[in-house]
Amino acid sequence: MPYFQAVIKETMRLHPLLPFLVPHMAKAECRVEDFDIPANALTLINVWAIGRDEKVWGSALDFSPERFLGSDIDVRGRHFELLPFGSGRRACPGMLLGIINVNLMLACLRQAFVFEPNERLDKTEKFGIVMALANPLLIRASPRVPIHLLLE
Ligand code: HEM
Repeated sequence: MPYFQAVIKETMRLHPLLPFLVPHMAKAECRVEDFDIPANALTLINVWAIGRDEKVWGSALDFSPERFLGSDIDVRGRHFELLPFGSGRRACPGMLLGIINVNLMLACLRQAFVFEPNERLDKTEKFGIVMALANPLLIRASPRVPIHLLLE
C-alpha cells in the first residue's frame, strides 16, 4: 500500500506529534553545521519547521503524498528531513508500536467508513509539547458497507 504509507508520512511531515521533539541537553560543547552548542545547553529540534522547509521539500505547505512515492525517505530517524519519532539513542522507543497502530487504525477506519468534512476543514494547530488541533475536527463518517456487517 505505497500510497497509504505516503499519506501517513506526509501527515507526519506537516503535523508532527511532538513539534520540538523532547528537550535534549548537550553533554559537551559541539558544533552542528553552523551552530556552536555549548555544554549543558538545552536544545530543541524544530521538526515542525524542518517539515515545512521550502529548500528541502518544495511546495512544502501542500499536502502531497505523491512526493514520497518512489522515495526511500522513511520516518525511522535515518533521514533528518523527516523526524516524527526523533533520531539516535533518544529516539522514540515506541516507534514500531506507534507505526503499527497508526497504520492499523487508519486502515480499519478507511475500510469501514467514507469520511467527509462537515464544513470547511479547520486544520489550525495548537502548539504545545504535543501538537493538537485548536478546534475539534468536524467530519461525517458514513459506513461503506451495511452497518450490521461492521458490528458482526
Ligand atoms: C505515532 C506514535 C508516536 C509518535 C509520533 C511518537 C513520537 C515521539 C517523539 C518525537 C519522541 C522524542 C524523541 C526525541 O526527542 O528525539 C518520543 C519519545 C518517547 N516515546 Fe514516543 N511516539 C509515539 C508512540 C509511542 C509509544 C506507542 C510509546 C510507548 C509504548 C512511546 C514512548 C516514548 C518514550 C518512552 C519516549 C522517551 C524516550 C527517551 O527520552 O529516551 N512513544 N516519542
